[in-house]
Amino acid sequence: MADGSDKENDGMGCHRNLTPNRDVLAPRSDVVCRNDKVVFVHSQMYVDLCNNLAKVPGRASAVHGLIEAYGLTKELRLVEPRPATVAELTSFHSTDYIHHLRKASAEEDEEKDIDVSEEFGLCYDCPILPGVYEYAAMVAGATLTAAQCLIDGECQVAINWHGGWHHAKKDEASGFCYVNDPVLAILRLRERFSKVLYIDLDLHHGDGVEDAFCCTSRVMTLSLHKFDTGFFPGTGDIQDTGMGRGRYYTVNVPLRDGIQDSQYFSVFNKVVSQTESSYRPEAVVLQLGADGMSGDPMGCFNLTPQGLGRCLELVLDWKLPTLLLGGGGYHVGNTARCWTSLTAQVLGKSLPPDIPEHEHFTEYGPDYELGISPGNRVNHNSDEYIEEVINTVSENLAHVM
Ligand SMILES: O=C(CCc1ccccc1NC(=O)c1cccc(C(F)(F)F)c1)NO
Ligand SMILES: [Zn+2]
Repeated sequence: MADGSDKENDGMGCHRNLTPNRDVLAPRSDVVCRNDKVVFVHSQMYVDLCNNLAKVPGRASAVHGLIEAYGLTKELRLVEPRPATVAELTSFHSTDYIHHLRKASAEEDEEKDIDVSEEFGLCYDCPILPGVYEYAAMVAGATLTAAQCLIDGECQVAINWHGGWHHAKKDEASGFCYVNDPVLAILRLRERFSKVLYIDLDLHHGDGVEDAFCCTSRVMTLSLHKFDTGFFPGTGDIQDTGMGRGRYYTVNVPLRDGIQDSQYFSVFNKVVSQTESSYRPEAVVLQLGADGMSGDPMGCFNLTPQGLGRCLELVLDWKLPTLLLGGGGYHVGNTARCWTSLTAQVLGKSLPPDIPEHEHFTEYGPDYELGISPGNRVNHNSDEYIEEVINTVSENLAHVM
């Protein structure tokens, strides 16, 4: 964690802040948004790369295909991504890890040095497929491109649905995440904004982002996720609130299987509203992994795009520079339904309920409808449990100013 620098940095180590607090005078957010267009990072090459190498092959083109089929791409400002440089990747990741990832990604199977790879988490869940370095660098570059548009005041909202790889650690791949693009974006945003709020709504705990910023109050991380014995990654318990200067600036909301939109939004609304009013962030990064949707093969939460949409609405109402990222989502059609609905919501557009005829139309059978209905599954989150979680988190947040 320590990088030896002597100024307060972004949680790479709990170092005393020797430089004058440059942020005291900085206004809340003096970035005036010159263009109200929503930036959408896209190129065919980027979709092709994500299609082949992401953990769910074919998902990238299904997502883009549905957004395009509903005519939303012409309302968006499409910005081409460029690959992140080694210097950008090593603003968080270790040089050894990035160099190994690049070398291993270029090697044929027989050349691979397995035990070195295992040291970097490059095995099992995170196999080194040929070209994985180019894929990871492009996803990171796309997220950094989106963040830069927010910094330059080109837009108020920027979207990269193929990013959001929240498990990757400084020197270790994890949970099929090779490079932690949310962390890279937050570090970039921190060059312009003194306080950044990260909100993670993926089914899984956003452990890689939490770890990166657990020791700083300049970045607040808030994750709602499934927390249960033996469920990956196993971190994110309610009493994990950060360390040192970062104490109380890590918020974890542990939930159980079967939660539906109403309870989910109720806990989100109470916790995130208190977070915003006590922390007063100047920019927001929102990870919207869709593996909590009803019908996802993960089969844990029982949410719908409407539920996530209400959470998104609350954040957009703050009118802050906001970066939207994807993440998990293993039912291709439902993930496309979710992120298309959320894209339309950012644009203030309502969509017709029937999936338009397009290349991936068959993914949407048998109803061919945009909506996802909750399943009738057991909900293991009693109202008392939810109440208790909200009260505990609220007590912790009382320490934030
Ligand atoms: O979604 C994740 C990562 C889930 C994960 C963690 C650790 C090891 C492997 C994975 N990925 C999966 O479990 C996975 C990947 C692709 C498809 C599926 C499916 F079975 F749900 F479809 C599941 N983080 O937000
Ligand atoms: Zn996930």
